[in-house]
Amino acid sequence: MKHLLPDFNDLLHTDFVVTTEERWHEPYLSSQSVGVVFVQQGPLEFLVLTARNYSIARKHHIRINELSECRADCMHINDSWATLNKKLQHCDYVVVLRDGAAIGYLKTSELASRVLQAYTYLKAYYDTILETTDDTISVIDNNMDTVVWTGGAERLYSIKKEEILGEPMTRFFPENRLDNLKILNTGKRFYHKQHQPRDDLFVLINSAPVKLGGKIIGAVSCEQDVTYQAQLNKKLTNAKETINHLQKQVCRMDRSVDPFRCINGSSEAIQNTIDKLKQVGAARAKVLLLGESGVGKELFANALHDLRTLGAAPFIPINCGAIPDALFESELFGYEKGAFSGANPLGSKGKFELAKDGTLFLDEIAELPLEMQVKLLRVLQEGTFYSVGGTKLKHADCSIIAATNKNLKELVHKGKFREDLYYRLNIITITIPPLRERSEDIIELSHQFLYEFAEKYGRSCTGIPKEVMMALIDYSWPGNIRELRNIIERLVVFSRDELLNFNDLPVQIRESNQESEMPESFSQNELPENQPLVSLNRAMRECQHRTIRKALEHTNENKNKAAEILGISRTTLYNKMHQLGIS
Ligand SMILES: Nc1ncnc2c1ncn2[C@@H]1O[C@H](COP(=O)(O)OP(=O)(O)OP(=O)(O)O)[C@@H](O)[C@H]1O
Repeated sequence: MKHLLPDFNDLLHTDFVVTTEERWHEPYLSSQSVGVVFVQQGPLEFLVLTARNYSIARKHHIRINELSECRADCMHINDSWATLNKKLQHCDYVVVLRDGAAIGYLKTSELASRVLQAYTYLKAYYDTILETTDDTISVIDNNMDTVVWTGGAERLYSIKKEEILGEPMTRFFPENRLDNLKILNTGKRFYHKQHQPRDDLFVLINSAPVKLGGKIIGAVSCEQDVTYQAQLNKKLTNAKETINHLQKQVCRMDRSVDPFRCINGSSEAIQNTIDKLKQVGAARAKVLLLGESGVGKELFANALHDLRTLGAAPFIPINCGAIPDALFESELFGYEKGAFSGANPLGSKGKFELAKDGTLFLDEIAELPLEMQVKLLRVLQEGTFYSVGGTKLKHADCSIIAATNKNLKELVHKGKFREDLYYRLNIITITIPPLRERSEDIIELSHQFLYEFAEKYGRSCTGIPKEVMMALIDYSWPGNIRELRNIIERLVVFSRDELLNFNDLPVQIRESNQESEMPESFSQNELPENQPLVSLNRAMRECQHRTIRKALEHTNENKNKAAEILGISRTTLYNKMHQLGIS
């Protein structure tokens, strides 16, 4: 191909003779086929005689040094163009050796014209490619000067070639937005990176360093304008947000919409819980929601509130475990102006007042300090309270829903929760079942969360691979639905090619799946007929859960004694408790 440098073999001349200084005048060079005589003076040293000079010298007995035209250098046939280039600097001929023997010679004059020809072809192709492409291509050299700027770049940035070529690119763009400059320093290439070279412009950029002899001599960028797509995407996201917002408002106004619609799960256990709450909905009695962490207590409380108030009154949650003791009273009952230093000088309403006609949701009620339990009890009994620093009696006109993941009865026994408050709250108690007791919901909830996060992160993952689903079903979910939700979010974020990957599951879930493939205490032959393996595992887990809980209750939560009764080490007991979600 004419634009490539020629092969040395193609340029090799073989009409030559190599002789020595003593024998140079011998008459064997009268032949027409010999063009050059190389007189060898050392192992790699040659004098050059053209055939014509040789004849003159012989005829007139001239000394060799007087008629020699020049010296020739030598190279090996496998040497590179870079080596040859160095030799050509100081001689007109290069003797080419193979295994120490001369096999031909190269002429500098001829090489130069062949290299120039290759360069001319290459340049013609290169210029035509750059003129023909619509793409935005730019190249800078290692001084940051612009050496290539295509028509696409002219159009995208409204900068003419005449203005920018030969000029530092930093004159036209802020340095921190020039990825080319970073490449000059780091040598790292990148592909399809989102980039914003100017406030109004979004591009996808491929960039690479230009290297020569191991050194970076420049950087190339090829950009694709995606501003239109980025703007469309933004509009789409805004539109989605607006639709979501409107949908929520429509739901609130539409009395026919089921307030329990956002509680997913069709297991018998969850449906029974929903039915019970619907029954108590009409009565404005206090409700105590029990259930492990992340099981959906607040979601249920919210749904019950919507059912009772049709969303027309406030739902005010307060986390009794997260407020410092000193602030609790003012948080619950509010304070008057000047009540204490550092407070809002105008005073502030407390949660009881904010929840007027609506619901006050007392989350983590078991964490309420004892002295606050007395004050809360008084409000629940009398229905009135004073704000901090206030003298005016106020009415507590709100429904109360309390929730906890602790065993309140046990705390009453231990003196950590007031018995009278317990009986005040424990009028209607509803326990929300943990996720491990309703594995059929895992499938529904996982898909629900998958669609939610796929939309949020703009991925089009549509399904959950079988091995991932099996691992999710077999895990014991100590963190319940919150944990499941977080894990699906993680899988969507790490998904590649729109697929969720088993290896992106947290290690404890992957391990629980491996464990379940062949439980230690059962062999295949012992499996009950028609009983699927997953149910058997679940049965095993539930049995373990019950047994460990019983042992702990029996030993008054003493783990050493419980481990002894169960015949396992304390560490194994801790591990099992963690796996089974026993707090
Ligand atoms: N049945 C369900 N359907 C859909 N999402 C649910 C369901 N139950 C819980 N969630 C989601 O799980 C997360 C935890 O729920 P929530 O905060 O109501 O649990 P909780 O029991 O109050 O937790 P904690 O004990 O930590 O206060 C929330 O993101 C909630 O939306």
